[in-house]
This record gives sequence, C-alpha cells and structure tokens, in this order.
Amino acid sequence: MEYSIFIDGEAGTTGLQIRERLEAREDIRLIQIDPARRKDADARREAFQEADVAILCLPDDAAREAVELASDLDVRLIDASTAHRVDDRWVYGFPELSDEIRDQIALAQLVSNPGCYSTGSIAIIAPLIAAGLIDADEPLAINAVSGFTGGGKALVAEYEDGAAPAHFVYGLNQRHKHIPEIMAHTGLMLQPVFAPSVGNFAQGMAVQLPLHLDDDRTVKALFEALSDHYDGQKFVRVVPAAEMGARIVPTAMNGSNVMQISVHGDDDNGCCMVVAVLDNLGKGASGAAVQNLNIMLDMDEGEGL
Ligand SMILES: NC(=O)C1=CN([C@@H]2O[C@H](COP(=O)(O)OP(=O)(O)OC[C@H]3O[C@@H](n4cnc5c(N)ncnc54)[C@H](OP(=O)(O)O)[C@@H]3O)[C@@H](O)[C@H]2O)C=CC1
Ligand SMILES: CC(=O)N[C@@H](CCC(=O)OP(=O)(O)O)C(=O)O
Repeated sequence: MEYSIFIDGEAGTTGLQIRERLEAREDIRLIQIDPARRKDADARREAFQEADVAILCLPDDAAREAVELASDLDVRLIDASTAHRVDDRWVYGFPELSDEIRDQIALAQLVSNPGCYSTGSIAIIAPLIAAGLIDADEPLAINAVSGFTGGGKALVAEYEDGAAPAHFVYGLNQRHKHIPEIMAHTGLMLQPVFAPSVGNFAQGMAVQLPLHLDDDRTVKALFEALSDHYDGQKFVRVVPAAEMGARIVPTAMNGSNVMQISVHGDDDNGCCMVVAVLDNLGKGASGAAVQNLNIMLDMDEGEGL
C-alpha cells in the first residue's frame, strides 16, 4: 500500500526535516507543487485533494487558512503549528501520554503536533500529577534551552549571519505560546513560570523542572513514577541519573526521535531537578509528526524516523 502525503510548507525548517525523513520510503509518495506556487491557494488545494494525509508546517495563520482550504476534502491533517493545540476538535499528537490518546491519533482526521518545549514539559509534569507527586495547583517553574532552529528560518538566518548572541533568555513577559498547551495537557491549574532560552547550536533542547522534595516526593519516587509511565515506550526513555553524568548536553539526542528523561538531586537537602533532553526538530517537531503519521497509517511507529 502506498500513501500520498503533502507537506505544506516543505521549504521551511520543520517541513524540510519531515521531507528528509519521508523521501526515502517506498510506502510513501510525496506530493510536490512547483516551489513558485507554494503559497498559491489553488495549487495547494489540488495537493490536499490528492493527499491521504497533509502535514502543515506553516506559521499559525497560514495553518488556519490551510485547514479552511481543505475543510470539505477527505484529507487527514497533522498540524505542526500552535494553531490547534488546545482545540478540542483536534487530537493532541503525544502518543506516549496514554494508550487512549495513541488510539485516538490512529483514528483521527485532525492531529495537532505538540510544541517542542511543551513536549519536554508535558512529558515530565503529566505523569507526576497522575502519580500524585505534583499537585495541579502547585507553583512550578520550567527552565529550558533550545537550539536556534526552534525559531524557524528567521532565527536561523540571524545565527548564520553571525549576528546573534551565544545565548539569550526570552519569553520574560510570561506569555509564551506554549504555556496554554502545557497547562491544557498536564491539567496544571496554576500557570507555571516559564524561562526559555536559545543557545548558539542548531538543534537540541533541554527542559528542566526544579522541584522541592519531601517524605513522599523523593528522587526515587519521581524516577519510579516516570519509569512506570514510560515503560515499553520506544521514544521516551527514563534514564538513571548516574548514566547521564554530571553534565546534561541539550544536543545529546540530535538526529533521533528519542526523548531522555532523568531525575537528579538529593533527598537530604530536599532539592531536585527533572530534565528532558530532546531534538527540537526530532521528538519536538518533525520526528513527532512522522511518528503521528505512522500511527495514523497503522504502520510501525519507528519507521522512517
Ligand atoms: N522549528 C521548530 O523547532 C518547530 C516549529 N514548529 C512549528 O512548525 C511551523 C513551521 O515552523 P518552521 O518550520 O520553524 O518555520 P519556517 O519559517 O522555517 O518555515 C515556514 C514555511 O512556511 C512557508 N509559508 C509561510 N506562509 C505560507 C503560506 N501562506 N502558504 C504556504 N507556505 C507558507 C514559508 O515560506 P517562505 O519560504 O516564503 O518563508 C516557510 O517555508 C510553525 O507553526 C512552527 O511554530 C513546531 C515545532 C518546532
Ligand atoms: C527557539 C524558539 O524561538 N522557539 C520557539 C518555539 C519553537 C516552535 O516553533 O515551536 P512550536 O512547536 O510551537 O511551533 C519559540 O519560543 O517561539
């Protein structure tokens, strides 16, 4: 069986990496439109008409327009943008959250691909709330560092021109676009303080959740809750702190769709850090989109990643 796939926005950062992951596959035929007509509504509608699944790798407004263009067609959609991540009509494409969500993705017409920081944050927080180790109304802070491809073509150009700094923090106004989806898909009721930053490396990301410990919330209890939740998952691994070493490198998972989670700290002084490391263009975007596509097409999730 061969499926026809259209990547709308395939010349962008996320789209290009999806294309690279799919173009060698014999079970996939990529629909391509003349690059000069890549923003032409008629050309794109024809591609949507031909496709079994279309993957939207567009800015939010363009993604909303694309959904409108395809609204009366049979094509199934995966949206990599932020536009539909807290929209109930769309399934949130994070299959490791629960078996129920994986089953919903398999049958869905509309799947929204999670954000990169959100993937790391939700992966840590949701299972710990479910295990009773974080309260939904607990004040939390999330720190993160991303490679510059996270900012799309514009930020890539700044780094390639040599004009951008080695490291910067941003999102200081606490209105980052990932906060609503982090709250919606963890069940957090109090907005977490979010401190993202960018470093002078293309891909890679580390998301850190600092926590205070108590008699129940120990390093061991946190590790076991996360290990139990992700037991058997191919793309989320919970790794003992001793294996991670004293330095966590955000680029460690680059080129793969695997996210590594580890729990560090000391019950004696009551301080702990839970860390997720992922490739912002792997499990944080393009790899996750291909994983969702594979689930939707009832294929091995690992193929083509
Ligand atoms: N980069 C990342 O790490 C992640 C990105 N995403 C999301 O994926 C989406 C794409 O991001 P990214 O790849 O980084 O962005 P880029 O800016 O690198 O690419 C966006 C692409 O969309 C094209 N485009 C813009 N408007 C239209 C339109 N109306 N019709 C057709 N094509 C259009 C652009 O064309 P042109 O070539 O003219 O600029 C460009 O090629 C965004 O919503 C982003 O939030 C999600 C997760 C992580
Ligand atoms: C480094 C950087 O700028 N990162 C982007 C998020 C990456 C991205 O585009 O995320 P989505 O998954 O939501 O589309 C930002 O902070 O807005």
